[in-house]
Amino acid sequence: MSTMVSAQPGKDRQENDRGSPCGVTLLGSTGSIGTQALEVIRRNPGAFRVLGIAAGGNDPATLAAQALEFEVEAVAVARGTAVEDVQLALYAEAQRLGYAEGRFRLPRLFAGPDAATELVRDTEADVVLNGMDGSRGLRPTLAALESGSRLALANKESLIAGGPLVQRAAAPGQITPVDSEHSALAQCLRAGDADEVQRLVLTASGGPFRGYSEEELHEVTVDQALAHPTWSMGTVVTINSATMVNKSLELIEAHLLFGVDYDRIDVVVHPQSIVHSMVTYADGATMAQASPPDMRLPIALGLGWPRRVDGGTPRLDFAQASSWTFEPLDDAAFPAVGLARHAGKEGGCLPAVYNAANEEAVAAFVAGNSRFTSIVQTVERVLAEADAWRAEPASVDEIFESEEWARSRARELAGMERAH
Ligand SMILES: NC(=O)C1=CN([C@@H]2O[C@H](COP(=O)(O)OP(=O)(O)OC[C@H]3O[C@@H](n4cnc5c(N)ncnc54)[C@H](OP(=O)(O)O)[C@@H]3O)[C@@H](O)[C@H]2O)C=CC1
Ligand SMILES: CC(=O)[C@@H](O)[C@H](O)COP(=O)(O)O
Ligand SMILES: [Mn+2]
Repeated sequence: MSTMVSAQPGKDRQENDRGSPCGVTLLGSTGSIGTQALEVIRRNPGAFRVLGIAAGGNDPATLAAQALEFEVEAVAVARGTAVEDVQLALYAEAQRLGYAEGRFRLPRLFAGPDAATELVRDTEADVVLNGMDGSRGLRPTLAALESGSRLALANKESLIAGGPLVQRAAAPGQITPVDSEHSALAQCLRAGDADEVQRLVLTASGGPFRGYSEEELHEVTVDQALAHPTWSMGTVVTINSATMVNKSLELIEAHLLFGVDYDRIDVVVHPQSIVHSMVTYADGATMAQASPPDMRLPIALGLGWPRRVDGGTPRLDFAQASSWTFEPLDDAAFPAVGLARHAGKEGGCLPAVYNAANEEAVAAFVAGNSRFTSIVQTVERVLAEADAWRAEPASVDEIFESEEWARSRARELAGMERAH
């Protein structure tokens, strides 16, 4: 088992044991992961220093408030048109806080589609937490690895799309998973040696449609799909949980992070989302990581790795009666995981194609242009036509080419559905 994740940090700049605060650059700071990461940092004064923050540009006021509260050195916004709004918001926030003239120093500003990548290079943080959504996180992920920062990775799509390129760029131990299942696996893997690992077991909540038949799934609405039973998250990952595409991406993520064959990674439905994943060892022992469903735990561990940091997650209360249940996944109603197992085994750009087709199909569903069941059907159809993308990608550009093909094919399929 070869792994990019290990119990000890691997590069010099990750070994911030000097008592100085750990420098953090946070991508996606206004989102679900980003705001919870800032909560964790707020809760641990003196432990972390936020050097840079990045967002898409939907919420300039929040971005500006974060910049001033954490006195960041640099801010990045993806939408170039948002940069003026961010500047205005920074001045307005400074005024609101009563900053005297001259006390307020404007952070360095980066704008445009590569702003997050430029921010990563500029800030040279000890830890880059990638909490952006979508495979647009790939270049920032690679930039973090190339600049020698430790990468706390929530943005699973960048690993899935980048596959071997991300693996090659990462030194041993340079990536710490933040996704709850993979954080759990990393914790369980501390209990034994790599050659003693028999199986990884990924838990899935089952989403809002657990127990639905294929026919029932045909009629579900966007609001129903967004009502996740156990987690409060951003739109795309929430829809992905409902289709089981999230677990599909997590299957590929687990293979890439921990180097375990697909045939030795199981998915089991666990509706309570308390056991976050498990590792079975050669002697039959299964280690599980359990805690209430609260992302602040894996985020805090991602920031502090290999040390545990109190992120404010409540403890399990064994004085209360409760039950933890496990059931098999219904592969007929939720074929996404089987498709991902196939795409992952084939490799090449197929995982990138899978993810890109899904991102487009989710956008079409959320916009009201297609049915819920069309999401995975679209992924399946695009994959079936993707023979040209089976080879190992030689460059990031090649990955983005495969994605562009998949996105445009997925959009065509959504358009055809709309026309009917
Ligand atoms: N939320 C969760 O609990 C979990 C999330 N994850 C993963 O973490 C990632 C983030 O998820 P989540 O926080 O829920 O998503 P959200 O939609 O809540 O947040 C996404 C964030 O990314 C920002 N963003 C979008 N485009 C860019 C860009 N080009 N450059 C910089 N920032 C950008 C958004 O800013 P803006 O709104 O301005 O565009 C926003 O701040 C996803 O990969 C998800 O799968 C994994 C496990 C759990
Ligand atoms: C919190 C987290 O890590 C999400 O990725 C979560 O796994 C979503 O829940 P599902 O198990 O329903 O996909
Ligand atoms: Mn997860």
